[in-house]
Amino acid sequence: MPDYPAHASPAFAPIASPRPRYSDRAVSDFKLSHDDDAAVHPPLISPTFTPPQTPFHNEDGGPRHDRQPHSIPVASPTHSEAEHQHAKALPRLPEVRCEVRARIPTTTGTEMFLHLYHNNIDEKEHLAIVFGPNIRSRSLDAPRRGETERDRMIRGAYVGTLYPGRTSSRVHQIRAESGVASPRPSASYLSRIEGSSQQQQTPPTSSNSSETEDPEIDSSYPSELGPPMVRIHSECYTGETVWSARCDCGEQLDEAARLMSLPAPTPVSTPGSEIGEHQAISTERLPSCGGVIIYLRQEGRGIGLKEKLKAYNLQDLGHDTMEANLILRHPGDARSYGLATAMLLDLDLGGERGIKLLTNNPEKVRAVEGPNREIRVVERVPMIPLAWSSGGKEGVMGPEVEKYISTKIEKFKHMFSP
Ligand SMILES: Nc1nc2c(ncn2[C@@H]2O[C@H](COP(=O)(O)OP(=O)(O)OP(=O)(O)O)[C@@H](O)[C@H]2O)c(=O)[nH]1
Repeated sequence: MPDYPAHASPAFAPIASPRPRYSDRAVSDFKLSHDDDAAVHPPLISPTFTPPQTPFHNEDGGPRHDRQPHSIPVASPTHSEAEHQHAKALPRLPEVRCEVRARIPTTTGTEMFLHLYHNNIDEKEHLAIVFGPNIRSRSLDAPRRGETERDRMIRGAYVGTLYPGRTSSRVHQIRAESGVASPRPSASYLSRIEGSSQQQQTPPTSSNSSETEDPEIDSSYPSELGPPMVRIHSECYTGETVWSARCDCGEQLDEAARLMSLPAPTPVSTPGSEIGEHQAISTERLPSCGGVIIYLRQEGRGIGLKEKLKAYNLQDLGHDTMEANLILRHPGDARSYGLATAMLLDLDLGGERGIKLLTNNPEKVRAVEGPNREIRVVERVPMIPLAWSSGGKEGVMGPEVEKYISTKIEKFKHMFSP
């Protein structure tokens, strides 16, 4: 698979290469104290935090781009931890509905499906970036009053692929019209459809009731792939769009997408049984492990872009990211994750099987589980900065990002160990 491009446009100088350390500039140009940078603030990402040879290196010492996620089991919370978690979590989950979904071919060759959500607690358009064919939104697939098949296709509630002239959102119906038999629906699909049809506000729009039994809408994530990978990512305009090297948000987004695009393990099928046949059909189509990035519009750890830019000025005046927020009378971290929990449930990722969460942030691990552990984080994959895993050959580098990451470790207690 080709490398993910840096979040900067290819037309720009590579952010993903060692960043110049101002060697051509006089210190006096920048600092009133005339002190040498390193003498006053030694690099904080010391070898203590930076494994000299990580599992992410090739034998020749170069970075490995085929590296697999290195996950760590997450223990179930104890009773007292769970109470603590409930105190912090929202008492009720927000209501969410996926309004539209569209296929996005990407510059790496991997396709993903962008899902846009509305909710009942803010006006923002939160997103789910879905990789692989096995994760579907229940609220998107549910029939809506008065809609036509064309309406369903326009809002993305179709199965398979769109093409000029397609008339039905269901592959099942297209097959029937062309005389090709459809596989029988799985038992799990039928039981779920029965449950969800009780919640539907409107009956199916078609007179053909077998449409709702289309087995190709079965979103069951194949059990042989293990818990699906999930990243909960907060918007960072500066790091993802305008090439900021103050943080590593852009490369974290790239890395999550890369991991979710890795080829799936060899499919296991059990031919002969009804469900086995269906599993074989699903896994044959697997282009990647898949997973979902929940992209929350919580810019600047929830304080918004305007306040984050003020915080950057405070950081240039010598404060760290937490102090800057507090000086501006914001919490160190103003985010919540109830929307992420609700979106993951809508994507059918709740329940015992759990999820594999890509994060270093202990607060995310706790909070995404929801007030009643609707979502279970059973594994955690640390997000190691590319500069560390490449031994300083790639990734975002510089004094600002070093300070940003060291503050995460020291004050926000982020866990960077693989
Ligand atoms: N207030 C503030 N926010 C920042 C600063 N730098 C980056 N951010 C925001 O921090 C957030 C980073 O979010 P994430 O990458 O999802 O999460 P995280 O808490 O770093 O945890 P990980 O899952 O381990 O990456 C984004 O909303 C950024 O806009 C800063 O200096 N001040």
